[in-house]
Amino acid sequence: MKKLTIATRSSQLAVWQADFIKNEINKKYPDVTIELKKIKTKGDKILDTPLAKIGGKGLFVKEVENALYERKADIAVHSMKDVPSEMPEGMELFVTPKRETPYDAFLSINYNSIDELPRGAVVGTSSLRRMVQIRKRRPDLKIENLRGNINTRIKKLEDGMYDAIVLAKAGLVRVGFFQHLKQTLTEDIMIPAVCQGTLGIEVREDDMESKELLKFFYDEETYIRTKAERAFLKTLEGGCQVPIAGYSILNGSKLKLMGMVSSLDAKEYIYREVEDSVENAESMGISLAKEILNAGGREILANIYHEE
Ligand SMILES: NCc1[nH]cc(CCC(=O)O)c1CC(=O)O
Repeated sequence: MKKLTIATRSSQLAVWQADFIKNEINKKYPDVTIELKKIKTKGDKILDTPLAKIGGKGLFVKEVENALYERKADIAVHSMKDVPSEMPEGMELFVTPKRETPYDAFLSINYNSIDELPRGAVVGTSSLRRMVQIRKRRPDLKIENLRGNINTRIKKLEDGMYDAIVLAKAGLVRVGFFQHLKQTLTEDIMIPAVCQGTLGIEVREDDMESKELLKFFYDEETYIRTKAERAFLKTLEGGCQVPIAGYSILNGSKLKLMGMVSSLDAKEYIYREVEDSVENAESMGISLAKEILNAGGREILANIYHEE
């Protein structure tokens, strides 16, 4: 293969991610000429509306994927967190490179941790999953919507619009921005989103040449965790626009999978976990989701979809 075009969203983080994949490929195959095709998606253009309201699964993904359909690009690099659990006809999520940190990050100018925030402090976040987990831990805090790329979000913190903001740590690590980072929210404080920190490379199913080129990205641990977490999400039929968390830890041949579904006010909050052999990664995801649905998750999710 001589030339490869990578489709990506046009946000700073997405371009960083596509560049990263480009450079990794070139380290291994210096002769391949790689170009980026940057696509400004609806999710990137509408910045004043909460993500949950712009709606639709695959908000950040579909328009990038179209470039593959139209053969304007060979592969697409996505944040797995944004990729719907059902892939469209003819497309394949071929490989998930080694996962970056899955956790959320707490950024503040004056406070060192979420527990240190004074009563009634204002916290900015763009995700319902983060909102409900903050609410559950600190019902006194005021949670406000925060959108925009990393720079914009941090600027809003610096401008004093929020006492703290919470966003994906992987994004900060990738662009090398650690200012105001005060606390990493591990899963005992905030359960990450399904596949947060994981990239997914999508190809046309019949594109054997690209697949051959991408094979070396395979990382077994990321593969297993992706499988378990995505099976969980798929069974819940949730996108990233609902208060769902799912996170797995691999320990030798054992996989632990944690799941959470909550009402928006965090008054109904269901958490369950399972542990089993890695061979059962996918079935664990399915059974954990069913357990949560049957414990009241079904009604919680139905209510949230109804309110939209
Ligand atoms: N929903 C947007 C989005 N999709 C992926 C990331 C972060 C990087 C990752 O999870 O790999 C972000 C930003 C954020 O949630 O703060």
